[in-house]
This record gives sequence, structure tokens and C-alpha cells, in this order.
Amino acid sequence: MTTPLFDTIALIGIGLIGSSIAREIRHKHLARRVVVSTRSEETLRRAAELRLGDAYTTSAAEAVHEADLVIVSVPVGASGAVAAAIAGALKPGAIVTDVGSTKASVIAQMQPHLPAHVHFIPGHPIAGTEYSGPDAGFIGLFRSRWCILTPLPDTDEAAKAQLRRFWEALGSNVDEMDPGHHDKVLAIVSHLPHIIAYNIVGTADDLETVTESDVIKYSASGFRDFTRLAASDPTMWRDICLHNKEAILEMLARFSEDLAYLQRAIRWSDGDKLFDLFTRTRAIRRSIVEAGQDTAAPDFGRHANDPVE
Ligand SMILES: NC(=O)C1=CN([C@@H]2O[C@H](COP(=O)(O)OP(=O)(O)OC[C@H]3O[C@@H](n4cnc5c(N)ncnc54)[C@H](O)[C@@H]3O)[C@@H](O)[C@H]2O)C=CC1
Ligand SMILES: O=C(O)C(=O)Cc1ccc(O)cc1
Repeated sequence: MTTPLFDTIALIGIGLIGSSIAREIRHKHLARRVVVSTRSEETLRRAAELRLGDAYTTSAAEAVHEADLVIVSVPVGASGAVAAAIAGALKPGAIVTDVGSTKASVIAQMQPHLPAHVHFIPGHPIAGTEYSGPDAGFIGLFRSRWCILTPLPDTDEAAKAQLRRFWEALGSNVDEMDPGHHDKVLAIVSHLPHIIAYNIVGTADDLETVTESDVIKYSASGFRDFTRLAASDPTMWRDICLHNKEAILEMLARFSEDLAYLQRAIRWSDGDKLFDLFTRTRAIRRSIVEAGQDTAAPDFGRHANDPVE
């Protein structure tokens, strides 16, 4: 058996991401003890049934007081409230991290509450699915996926190296980025695709001439891919939109301009313009496939609700 990387890990929030991390910790023996905390009694009970931790509490402060690593996995809009709740109970030298999809806002919400005697290192695993809750997590979610850390200036190198080792133990490749840059990159590669998916599925649902049963019956695989994204958790995506507002609006403005260009090419039957664009975008897809980044997260175990061994 390998030596655990941490003595005690506290998981605040035990949905898709928190429970996937919990399963990995147990599976790979990365901590001696795991304390699970979440707001609702019902989710906590389910986490206990799934044996995701060693101790369970609805008090985030109680969960963190002995923790060497605290991982906050809640919707980004709740980050500030969690930081305020745990601040007074954190152990000196503890590493506090998060997994939120936006970084500048999470830092702005959490940092003012956290004491100087802890190492706050924000993070974001670029891995997930459209499912949520403790049953949705699975071992392998983070394998061969990127995890981006957005450390603050003067972050302790040893603490950062320890957090890197943790994500690497989960199979991730770890990168570092400035929070503002992270938010712009993620706005185009993750947030916009979800917004477009919510929009197109909403548009199809609003059409008078095409019925819902037409949509369900004849949906081609392209539309079905959009419905998968548009089935993602409404709270999580509301929070992402509200907490990465500037970058998302900037990318949406660019997107709308480019869409108008495409619309014009179709209106004027400009086949060359259409062909050129479609050729350029196909090359991007091929680069992604060549880089081995085309596969969805492995499906095995996605609904494996068996208690963790
Ligand atoms: N779902 C995905 O594909 C990915 C999500 N993320 C980020 O990870 C975070 C968690 O997302 P999921 O695990 O998917 O969500 P989820 O909805 O599956 O789980 C959220 C958890 O947070 C708890 N929670 C909500 N508000 C809380 C509060 N105020 N205090 C304490 N606990 C609270 C819920 O009870 C639940 O346990 C979000 O910030 C999201 O942006 C990051 C990468 C991928
Ligand atoms: O399900 C998908 O395709 C995703 O894109 C999952 C995802 C959602 C949010 C993130 O911040 C990172 C990954």
C-alpha cells in the first residue's frame, strides 16, 4: 500500500466532482481519513450510504478543523459562503483548494475570508459530465484530463507541489495559469458551448412548426450532442454565467459577429466562404483527435453506485 499524500482531507460539497475525488482518494489510499461535508442532510446521508468518507457533517467548519487538505466542490456562487464558514476552523498550514469552473470570481469570493496561515491554491479539473450529485461520480473521471491551478502570487512552492502530486495521483496533467487567462480560455472552450447548447435546445422547444415529438423522434446526432450539454446542472451553469460574466459576454459578442458572417454567406449563396470556414474548422477537430483529447470521459462506472470498498 502506498503512503497517503495527506493525513486528513475534507471534502466540502459531494456532488459529481466531490464524490469522484472521494472515490479516487479511497481507491488510491491518498488520505488516512476523509471527512465529507455538504449542506443538505439528504445528500450527506447518500454520501454515507455510498461510503464516500470516514466521517460526515453538515457543518463545513467541523469538517475542516483537522484537515491538511480542504477541497471545496460547490457551485461557484457558493464559494464565498463556504470560505466564510470554514475560515475560523482551518488548521495552520492546511492547503485549501477548489474545483470551480470560474477562477477570478472564486478567488475574489474566498480569499478575503481565508487566514494567512493557510495555503489557498485555486484549481479547476477540466473533466466532467452532464450528471450531478453524489451518485454521478466515478473513478477515472480525471484520468488524462487537465487540471488547471491558478495560484496567487507568492504561493508556497511546497504546498503547490503537494497539490500537484494529488491531482497527478488522480491521473490528471497539471497546468498553471493566471486566473484571468483561465476565465477567457474556459469562456470559449466550455462556457460558450454550454450556452449555445442551452439556447439551441430552447429554440427547438419554442418552435411552433416543429413539435416536441418531432424533435425527440428525428433528432440527428448533432442535436443530440447539444441536448447532452443542455442537460447539465442548472444551478452550476447559472452560477458560471453570473461569475464569468465579462469573459462570456466578450466571447458571445465575437460569436454573434461570426454567426452574422455565416448567415450572410448562406443568404448570398457564397459557397466559397462556407467551404473555407468548414475546411478550417475541420482541421481543428483533427488536431484535437491527434492530441488524444477527443474521447469523452470513460463511461465505465459512471453509474456505479456501489459503496466504495
Ligand atoms: N459538473 C462538471 O462537469 C464540472 C463541475 N466543476 C465545478 O465543480 C463544482 C461542483 O460541481 P458538481 O460536483 O458538478 O456539482 P453537483 O451539483 O454535483 O454538487 C454540488 C455539491 O455542492 C453542495 N452545495 C451546494 N451549495 C452548497 C453550499 N452553499 N454549501 C455547501 N455545500 C453546497 C451540494 O449539496 C452538492 O453536494 C462547481 O463549482 C462546478 O463549476 C468543475 C469541472 C467539471
Ligand atoms: O460534460 C461536458 O462535456 C463538460 O464540458 C464538463 C465540464 C463542465 C464544466 C467544467 O468546468 C469542466 C468540464
